[in-house]
Amino acid sequence: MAEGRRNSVDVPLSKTLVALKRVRSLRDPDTNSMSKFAMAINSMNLDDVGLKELHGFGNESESDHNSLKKSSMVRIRGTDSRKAYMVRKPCRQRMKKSKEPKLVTRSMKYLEEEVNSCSESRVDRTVVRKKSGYHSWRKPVAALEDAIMSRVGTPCMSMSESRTNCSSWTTIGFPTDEVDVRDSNFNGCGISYCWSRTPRYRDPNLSPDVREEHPLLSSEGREPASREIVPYPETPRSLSQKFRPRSFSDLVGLMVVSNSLLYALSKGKIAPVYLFHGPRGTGKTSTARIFAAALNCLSLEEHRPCGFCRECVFLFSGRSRDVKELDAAKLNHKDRVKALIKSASLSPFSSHFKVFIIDECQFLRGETWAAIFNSVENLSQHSVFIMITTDPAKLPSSYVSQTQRYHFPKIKDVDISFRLQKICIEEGLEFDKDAVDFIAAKSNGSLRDAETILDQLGLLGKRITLSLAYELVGVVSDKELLNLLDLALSADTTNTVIRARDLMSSRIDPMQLISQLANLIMDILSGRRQPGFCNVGRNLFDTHDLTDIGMQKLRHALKILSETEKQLRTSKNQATWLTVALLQFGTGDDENFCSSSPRNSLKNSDCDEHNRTICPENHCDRTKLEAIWRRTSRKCQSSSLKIFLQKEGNLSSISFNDGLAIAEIEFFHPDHLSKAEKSWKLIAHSLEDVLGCNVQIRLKLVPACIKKVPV
Ligand SMILES: Nc1ncnc2c1ncn2[C@@H]1O[C@H](COP(=O)(O)OP(=O)(O)OP(=O)(O)O)[C@@H](O)[C@H]1O
Ligand SMILES: [Zn+2]
Repeated sequence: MAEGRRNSVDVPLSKTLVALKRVRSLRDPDTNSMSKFAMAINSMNLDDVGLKELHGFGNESESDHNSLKKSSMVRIRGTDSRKAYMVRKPCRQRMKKSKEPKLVTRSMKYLEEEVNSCSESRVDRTVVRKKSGYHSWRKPVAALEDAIMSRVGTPCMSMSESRTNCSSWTTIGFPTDEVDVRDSNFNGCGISYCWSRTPRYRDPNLSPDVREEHPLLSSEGREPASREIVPYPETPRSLSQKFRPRSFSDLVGLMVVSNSLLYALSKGKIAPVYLFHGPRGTGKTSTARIFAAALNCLSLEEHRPCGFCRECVFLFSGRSRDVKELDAAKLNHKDRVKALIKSASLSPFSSHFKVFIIDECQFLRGETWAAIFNSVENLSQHSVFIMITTDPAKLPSSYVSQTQRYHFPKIKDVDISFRLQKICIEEGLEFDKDAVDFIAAKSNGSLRDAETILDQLGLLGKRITLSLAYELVGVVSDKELLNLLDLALSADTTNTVIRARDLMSSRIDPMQLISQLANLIMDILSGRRQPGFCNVGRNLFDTHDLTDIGMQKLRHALKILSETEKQLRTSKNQATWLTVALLQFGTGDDENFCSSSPRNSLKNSDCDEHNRTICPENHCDRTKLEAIWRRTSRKCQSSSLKIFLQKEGNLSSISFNDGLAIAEIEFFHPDHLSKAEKSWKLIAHSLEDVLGCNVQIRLKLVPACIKKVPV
C-alpha cells in the first residue's frame, strides 16, 4: 500500500499548516520551489581533495585524477527525462578483483570520518536534513552512501557510480560495469532532483534466459507491474520510514511471528506461499521485507538479515532484482500474471530466493490466485510469494488453506508507548509520558498510526504534552468532559447545548465524544476515578452525590449513550442526536433517582422503555423519536389529549438551534391537525418538559398512506 495513503491521521487544519510552513521554509521564498537546493547541488564541483580521499587515490598524480574525472563522465546527453546519462565506471580493475562480498569495517570507520568532516557540498545536504528533523539517524550503509554522495560533487552521479569510484566499496563487490542514471523519476533524497538509485546490472555470467527476463514482469514493452519502491529511503520523510524495522529484533510485539519465521529460516523449511494478515500498520510489509532479506542475506552469521551484505543493501535500498513488491491491482492482467509465473519459474538473478511480495492481495482476482497456485508445483524451488492483506475474509478460502498463514495482531498499547518513547529520545523530542501513552491508546494497535501522530506533534516544535496531543487527535480533555457531564446531569439545558455544540462544531467528532463520555462514566462507576481528580470533577462528585443518586444517574446516562451510539452510526445528524441524548441525562425519573431537583419531577417510565427498546440500527432514529413522543403524550394532563396524541400524532423530527428544539409533528387527517392546533400549547409544554429546553413545534398534515407503523 502506498505509504502516502497510509500516513494520514486526521488533524486540525491549523496544525497541518504549521507543519507545511516548516517544509516551506526549505523552499525558495520567491518561487516556492526546491530548485534552489537543486541548483546549489548542481553547481558543486568535484572536490579534488575529496575525490582523492574518497577513492583512496591519495598517491596518484593530479593528471591521473583529471583523467579519472573525465572518464567518469563519458557521455552525458542532456537532462531530458527520455534520455539517460551513461556513466562509465573508472576503476573497473578494482571491481573485478573483489567480487566476493565482505563486511566493510574499514569503510565504516572511514565513513564516520567522512561524515564528520563536512565539505561545503555536504553541509548543504546536512543542513537540509537537519531542518527536516531526521538528521540524527544514520544506519552505517546509508551513512556511507551519504558521505560518498556528498563528496561526489555532482547530483547526476548515481549512487552506484559513486560506489564504483570508492575503493572502500569495492569490497562489497557490485557486479556492475555500466550504470544507467536516470534524470527523472528519481527515487533519491527528494531535495536534489537527480540522485538516482536505479542502476542496471548486466551480469555477464547470467544466462540469456534470465537476462531476457529483465525488467521483471515486463511483457512486450508494457510497464512493469513491480512498484518502484524504495523501502528504506535515504532521506526518510516520516518517522515511520525512518524507524522502519530492518531486522527481526526491531519488530515490536511480533514475537510469535518472528520466532516462527526465524525457525523456518534456520531449518531451511521455506514454504512457497506465505500469507501475512492483520490490521493495518502492524508490521506485515516490514516483516515481509525482513524475511526476504533474511532469505537472501549472504552473511554467515546467525543474525540475519545482516543489513550490510550486497543482498541486504540491494533489498533495503529497493534495488534488489530478486525481491519485488507487486501491486495486486496491477497483477490482474493476463499478460502480467503470465510474466509473473514465468519469472517465478526461473532461478534468481543473484540471490538464493526470488521473493514476490504482493500487498493488498485481497484485490487479486480469482483467476490470478488460480494461476499462481496452479503453477506452484512448477515454480522454481527458490521462489517465494508473500501475500499481504488486512482483510483475509475476502480471500478465496481454498487457496488460503494452501498458504502458510501468519496473523499480525494489534500491537499492545504498552509496546507502542515504549517504542514511541524510544523514538522521542533518539529524535531529541521532549515529551510527557502520559502524552505518549495517550497516543499509543489512540492508535488502535497500529504502530504506524502512533508514529504518524508523534511525527506531527514533533513538527510543532514544542514539548509533547497531553493537551497538545488532545488537540491534535481531536479529543476533549478530561476537564472539558467532566464539565459537559456536570452540565448535562444538572439539566442545565442552555449551557449543555452551548457546550456540546461548541465541542462538536470544531473540536471533536460526535462518535468520539460519545466514546469518551462513556469511558469517563465507566471509570467513575468502576471507581477508577475518585472525587478530587480535578476541580470540575469534584464539582460533579459533590453535586451529584456519587455514592447514591449520582451513580444511578450515571448508569442512566451510560444507557442513553449506548443507545445513542447505535443510533448515531446510521444518522446523518449526529451532533443533534448526541445533544438530545445529553439533555436526557438530567431528565431521569425522580422515583428512580430519588432526586430533589425540580427538573427531575417526571414520572419517568421512559427510561425503562429505553431499556426495552432494542431495534435494528436503521430504525434507531425512529425509535428515539417514538420514545420522546410517548413521554410527551403521557405528560399531557388531559387523558383524552394523551390518547389522541399517541394514536394520531407522530413526532417526525427534532432539530436544535441555539438551545431551542424545533419539533415537527405529523398528523394524517385534517381534523386531527386542527384538533392538535387547538392544544399546541399543551403539546409544546409537555415536549419542553421531556427535552428540558425551549421547544418550537411545527404541526404538519401528511397523507395517511405514509403513516408509520410503530416499531
Ligand atoms: N511490529 C512493528 N514493529 C516495528 N515497527 C512497526 C511495526 N508495525 C508497524 N511499524 C511501523 O509502521 C511502519 C509501517 O509498517 P508496515 O508497513 O510494515 O505495516 P503493515 O502492517 O504492512 O501496514 P498495512 O497493512 O497498512 O500495509 C513501519 O515503517 C514501522 O515504522
Ligand atoms: Zn545480509
